[in-house]
Amino acid sequence: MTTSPQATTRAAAARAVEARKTYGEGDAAVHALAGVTVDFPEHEFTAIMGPSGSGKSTLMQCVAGLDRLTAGAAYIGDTDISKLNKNQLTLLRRDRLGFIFQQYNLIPSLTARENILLPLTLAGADADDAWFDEIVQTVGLTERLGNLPSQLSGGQQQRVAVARALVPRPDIIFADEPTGALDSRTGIEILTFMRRAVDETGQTIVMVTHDPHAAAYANRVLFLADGQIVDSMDAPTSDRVLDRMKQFEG
Ligand SMILES: Nc1ncnc2c1ncn2[C@@H]1O[C@H](COP(=O)(O)OP(=O)(O)OP(=O)(O)O)[C@@H](O)[C@H]1O
Repeated sequence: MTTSPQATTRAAAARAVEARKTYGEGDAAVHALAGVTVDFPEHEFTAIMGPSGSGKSTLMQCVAGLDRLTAGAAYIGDTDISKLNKNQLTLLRRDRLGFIFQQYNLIPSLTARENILLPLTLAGADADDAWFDEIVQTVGLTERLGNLPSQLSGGQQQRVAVARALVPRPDIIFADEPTGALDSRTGIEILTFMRRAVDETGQTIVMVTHDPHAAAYANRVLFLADGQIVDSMDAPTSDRVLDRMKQFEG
């Protein structure tokens, strides 16, 4: 939670309650999530950090309905997604969630414009033209809308992926290492834009990252270790995050 008084009363856009995820059985069992209870407040940018193998991606995937918990519950708003069947989960992801991954996951045969509009096309929904134009302009893609992904740089492809996540105005965007494959300048542009989406349009973002500089764009950083949340930091700076991470290594 942030320390500002309004923030503490904010509803959760997503949350996990006693979330457990176990891979394998018996002696080979890996407890990727060992009882995680956490709120992701709406209109906030939350970063998830922790050592490799601490469960960051598993937590994100289970809260985003891309994977199932072994025990406990995960909610998007008031919807207990643990209780949804596969088809219902697919619809919930399509209609309410946005995703940004390290690999941009663009469709090679579609133009930038078509890729950005794909979630709406699949949902049979119309784009808000003014909103589409604003996002495309802000991420600097106006001149590139007719290009195929193969005709774009890595940074431009990630901008397409960010625009694709934002245009449908999802309840929450889940980002897994969104700047991991980008040079630092392009990464800063993408993170700045994600921050603006939170500040100016009230978007909710949850981001997994290894990078203290990326985490500093968040309102709050959660630290995972061995499948549990061991700490959180409000109003993070990259130096403070780096210091905290060093303690894991010590
Ligand atoms: N499909 C799977 N089958 C078996 N074990 C898995 C599977 N996916 C993840 N794990 C294990 O669960 C634990 C948590 O993995 P997870 O990918 O969530 O960690 P992470 O913090 O995101 O790691 P990284 O920073 O390296 O991406 C690890 O020990 C991992 O080996």
